[in-house]
Amino acid sequence: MADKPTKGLADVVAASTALSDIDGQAGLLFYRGYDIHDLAGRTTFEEIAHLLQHGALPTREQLAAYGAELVGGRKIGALAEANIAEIAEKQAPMEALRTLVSLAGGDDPDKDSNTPEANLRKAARLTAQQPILVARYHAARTGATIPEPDPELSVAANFLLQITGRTPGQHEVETFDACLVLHADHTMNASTFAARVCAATLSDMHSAIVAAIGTLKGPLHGGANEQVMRTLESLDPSAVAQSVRDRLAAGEKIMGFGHRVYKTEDPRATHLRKMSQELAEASGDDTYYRMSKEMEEVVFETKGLYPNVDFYAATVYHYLGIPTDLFTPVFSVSRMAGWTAHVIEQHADNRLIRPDSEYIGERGQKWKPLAER
Ligand SMILES: CC(=O)SCCNC(=O)CCNC(=O)[C@H](O)C(C)(C)COP(=O)(O)OP(=O)(O)OC[C@H]1O[C@@H](n2cnc3c(N)ncnc32)[C@H](O)[C@@H]1OP(=O)(O)O
Ligand SMILES: O=C([O-])CC(=O)C(=O)O
Repeated sequence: MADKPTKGLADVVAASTALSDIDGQAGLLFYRGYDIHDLAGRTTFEEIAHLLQHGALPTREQLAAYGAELVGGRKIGALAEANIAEIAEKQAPMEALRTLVSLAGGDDPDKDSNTPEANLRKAARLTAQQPILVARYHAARTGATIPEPDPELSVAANFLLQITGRTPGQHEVETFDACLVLHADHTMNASTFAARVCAATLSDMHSAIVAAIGTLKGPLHGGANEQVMRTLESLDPSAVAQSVRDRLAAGEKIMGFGHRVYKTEDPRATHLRKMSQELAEASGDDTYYRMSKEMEEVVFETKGLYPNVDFYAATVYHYLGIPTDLFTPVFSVSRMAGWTAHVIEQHADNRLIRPDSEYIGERGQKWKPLAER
């Protein structure tokens, strides 16, 4: 008979990875051995995607080559192109992204190959295409004409330009780039696990990424950043503390708080809080930042819970002019770097992921013909 399952697989080690590491007690996060505090604000998203997918921070030459590969990979394939307008009409952003990435798989020249070389090329194309797909989806649903991707611009700058329709300031680009760096990988989170389970059947990278996007969408995972903003919008700024206390007393979860692994402050939240404060002050209206601080105090005082990555990311994206329902797609734009690297890692040393289950149903049932049931 099987052992009792650990609910939610808490503390179960499900894979070996050289990509990222967390110290949940100390509140530390490392990408391939580099402390996130050393990377955030100092390295670009492109450098981090290279670090995760290729195994090392790039040299100047490697970065130029990888950057050119990303720019070349931005072109949307015919299948996605032909369907984007109808998808934008009928599907919410994360559903649309799931569908569009699936269609991009059909367009990918390496779709029938899982070799390490093909996987690296697909990883770069997925990393390059996803932000364009989000921007094109947003343009299609709003009827806006968006600027063509600018080959001179980074992933962060080009995304802000295409989403907001205006040239972003230097500080905005640096802030958003740091957000992408902070979200790029996070050990065996639910969406990465989903990607690895799929990849471990020797399925292809696009299929694994579609599984990951569907998993990131849920409000207990990446979908929480959108819900944080919805909560802020629903609160009376003069009654934040009482409303949060009431919600907690009623047994509600406050989105953006708590974490399976961190038992102290999520190191990413430390950076995002500061970014939120800076952008709030620059915007001339810091209401949502002040409300967030008040929520943070009340949730800690009442439940002892810390904000996770999604909490201050919400106001950062808001102040950057990103529509609320695109917050989770933005998470996906960044996490693509990690997911693709995990698929590469899984394929490099693969074994089918197939855990056991504990049977809790009936036994000894006697079959009866339909007429007698
Ligand atoms: C990128 C990311 O995915 S970060 C996480 C994003 N998700 C959220 O912000 C959603 C809100 N948070 C949560 O639901 C949880 O904290 C999770 C999903 C992140 C972690 O879940 P778990 O490790 O399974 O913890 P679990 O949900 O069992 O919570 C443990 C206890 O803390 C409480 N708790 C946890 N998070 C919260 C919260 N945000 N608000 C209120 N109470 C909470 C639970 O109700 C539970 O209380 P109980 O023991 O009295 O029943
Ligand atoms: O690790 C987790 O469970 C969730 C998380 O913070 C992430 O995916 O960034």
